[in-house]
Amino acid sequence: MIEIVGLTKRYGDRTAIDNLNLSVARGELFGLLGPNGAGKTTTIRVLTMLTRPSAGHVTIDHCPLKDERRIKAMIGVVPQHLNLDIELTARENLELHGRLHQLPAAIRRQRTEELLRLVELEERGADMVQTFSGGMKRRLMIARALLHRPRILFLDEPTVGLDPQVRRRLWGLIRGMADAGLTVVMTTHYIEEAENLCQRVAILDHGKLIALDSPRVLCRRFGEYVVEWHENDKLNSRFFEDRTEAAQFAGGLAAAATLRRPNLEDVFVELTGRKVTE
Ligand SMILES: Nc1ncnc2c1ncn2[C@@H]1O[C@H](COP(=O)(O)OP(=O)(O)OP(=O)(O)O)[C@@H](O)[C@H]1O
Repeated sequence: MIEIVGLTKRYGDRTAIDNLNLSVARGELFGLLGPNGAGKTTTIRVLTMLTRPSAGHVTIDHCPLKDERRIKAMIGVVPQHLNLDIELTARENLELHGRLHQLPAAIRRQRTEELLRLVELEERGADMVQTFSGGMKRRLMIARALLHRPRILFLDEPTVGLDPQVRRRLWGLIRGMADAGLTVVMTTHYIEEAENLCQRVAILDHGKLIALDSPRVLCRRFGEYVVEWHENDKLNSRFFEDRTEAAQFAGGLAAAATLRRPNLEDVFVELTGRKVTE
C-alpha cells in the first residue's frame, strides 16, 4: 500500500529522515516508534504531502506523491496538535470537512451521523467542541479524517496527553478501524501503545530505521528474558534465552534484580544505549 524508497528529508544541515526504506501492507496497523526528534512526524508529514522530501521516492497505492489530488482522496490525517474549530459544534466540524472534500450534501449528512456513532459522540454532535474533553476531541478528529472514506489513516501521536483509560478506548477504536480493512499508520513514543496496538513497528532513531518487525519478534530479538539491576547508580540489563539461567544470574548479583520478559524499551536501549521515553 505504501512504498518508501531511500526517503531523506533535510532541514538545512539537519537530517530529519535518513535514507528510509519501508513498505506498509494494505490493511496493516503500522507503528513508527522512536524518541522525540527521531523523525516520526516528519515521515508522516512527507507521506501526507505537508512537506516535500529532499530525496527518495514514495508511492501510495502505486500513486506517486506528486499526484496530489489522488493522494488527498486516499488519505485521512489526524495531526498531533488539535486543529478542530472549537467554536463550531462537532457536527459542523465534520460538515466543513465534507464540504472541503466536495462530498454531496446527502452523503455528508449520512457520513457525519455514521461517524459520530462510530466514535461514540452521537449525543454530543450539537455541542461546541470547546466543551469537549481531550479524548473526545481526539475521537472527533478521527471521525473527521474518515469522513471522505480514505483507504489509509495517518495518526500522529493519537493518544499523547490522554489518561490511560481514555488511551485504551482510543486503541479499541483504532483497532476496530484496522479490522474493518483500513490501513493505519501511526506514530508513538509510548512503548505500551506500540506493543499493544501495532502489528508491525518501525523503530526510528535520529532519522534512521534501526529495527522493523512485529512487536512480538522485536521483543525477543535479544532474548526471552531480561535481568535488570542497579549498580553504581546505573541501570544495567542483560538478556537470556533461558529462564533458569537468567534466575541464576540474578541470584548471583549483589544488588536486587528483576527478571522479566523484554519489552520494546529494552530493545531500544540495547540498540542505542538510550531510552525511548527519556
Ligand atoms: N520544520 C522544521 N525545521 C527544522 N527542523 C525540523 C523541522 N521539523 C522537524 N525538524 C527536525 O527534524 C528532526 C525530526 O523531528 P520530528 O518532529 O520528525 O521528530 P519526531 O520523532 O516526530 O519527534 P516528536 O515526537 O518530538 O514530534 C528533529 O531534529 C527536528 O528538530
